[in-house]
Amino acid sequence: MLQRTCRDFADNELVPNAARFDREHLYPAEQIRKMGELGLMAVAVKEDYGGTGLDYLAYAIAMEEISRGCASAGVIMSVNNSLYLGPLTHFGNEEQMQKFVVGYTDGSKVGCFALSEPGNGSDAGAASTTATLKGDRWVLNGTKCWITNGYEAGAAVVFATTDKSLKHKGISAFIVPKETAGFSLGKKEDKLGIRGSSTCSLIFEDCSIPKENLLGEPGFGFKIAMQTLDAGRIGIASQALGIAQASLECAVDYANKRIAFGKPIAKLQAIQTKIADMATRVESARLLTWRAAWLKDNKKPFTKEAAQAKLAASEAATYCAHQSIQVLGGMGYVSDMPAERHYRDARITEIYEGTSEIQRLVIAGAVLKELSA
Ligand SMILES: Cc1cc2nc3c(=O)[nH]c(=O)nc-3n(C[C@H](O)[C@H](O)[C@H](O)COP(=O)(O)OP(=O)(O)OC[C@H]3O[C@@H](n4cnc5c(N)ncnc54)[C@H](O)[C@@H]3O)c2cc1C
Repeated sequence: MLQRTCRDFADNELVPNAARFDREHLYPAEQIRKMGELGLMAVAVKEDYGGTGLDYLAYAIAMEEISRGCASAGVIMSVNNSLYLGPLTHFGNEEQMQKFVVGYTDGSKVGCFALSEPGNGSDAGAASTTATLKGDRWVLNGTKCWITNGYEAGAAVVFATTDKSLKHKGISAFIVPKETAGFSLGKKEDKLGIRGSSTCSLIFEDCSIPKENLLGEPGFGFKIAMQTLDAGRIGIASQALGIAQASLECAVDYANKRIAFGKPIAKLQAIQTKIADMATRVESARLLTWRAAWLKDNKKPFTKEAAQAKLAASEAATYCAHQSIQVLGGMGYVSDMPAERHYRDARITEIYEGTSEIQRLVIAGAVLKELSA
């Protein structure tokens, strides 16, 4: 039922508008609000706090359907659900929940997650943004970059080092409301894809927040970030699945209609091979993604499985988007058809929330541990 609801919403509200959001770099505010009304902006948050109270498998299914319609709406939803509400609901206290979760569940407000910096992305433990305790306030200094939802966010989960000598164990997590003095935004990035979502730097210059805005214990920041990304990768895997599925559907639809040498190109075995390979990659990545979600829902370890899901699904998305353009020929290369947008949107899924190289490091680390014991 959830899948059907999300698919109908995507077909009616996202598919007809996605090209415009992309072309005009337009944040889909109205659609995000409607997604909030459908319960999609806080899928796994308890109902007591305004969430939908479902699980991660439901989240994965919903995320795929939304991203099939518009990958920008998908990433906005993913960041709010997994990267902002995720750490708050796992590590926040009651007061923080009331202040920063309630109100961020219905699509009227979104949050963001600020880990990356100009000097360190994959090497997240090398954060150079600092937080210093002065009396009863934390004072933040530094710049975070590449922050999705940065422009629209009402609050940010920000990682900063409270003790440089402890390296990654000296990183803590903080909640910083948008209106705080000393908190400003850099320019919006002009991106290859997911152009309906904003990406920008967050700049902290003597940005002072109350002591109570520390999330979790001091020095727990790296752990919070890594646990958040484990779950986030299920969301990005699902976003990638949506893009892959949309690419496959676009290819099949065109192949049935396009006549070459007297018959639809769908009758050609060379085209059928592409369709078969695309469908197989999408379906295997979907099973990996649903397995990772199921493991999380059943409170079993899922770090390796989430990395496998994200790796497989993001590579399936770039593969399917590439093949979809090939099936469409010249029509794949122009913006009259969605194939070229899927191709541009797919690419980011191999980069954010850990590049494919980092996913392989995570997977190999786990496999070597399992099999070398
Ligand atoms: C559109 C967009 C949205 C984003 N949204 C967010 C967000 O909301 N919040 C946030 O905090 N960040 C966000 N990011 C940042 C993103 O997570 C990083 O770009 C990503 O983690 C890679 O970091 P980097 O760009 O610094 O690349 P680098 O870490 O410099 O990597 C460069 C290359 O080296 C490879 N590499 C690095 N280390 C290793 C290694 N140990 N082994 C093998 N290869 C390695 C990488 O795989 C990559 O190919 C976003 C980025 C983009 C582009």
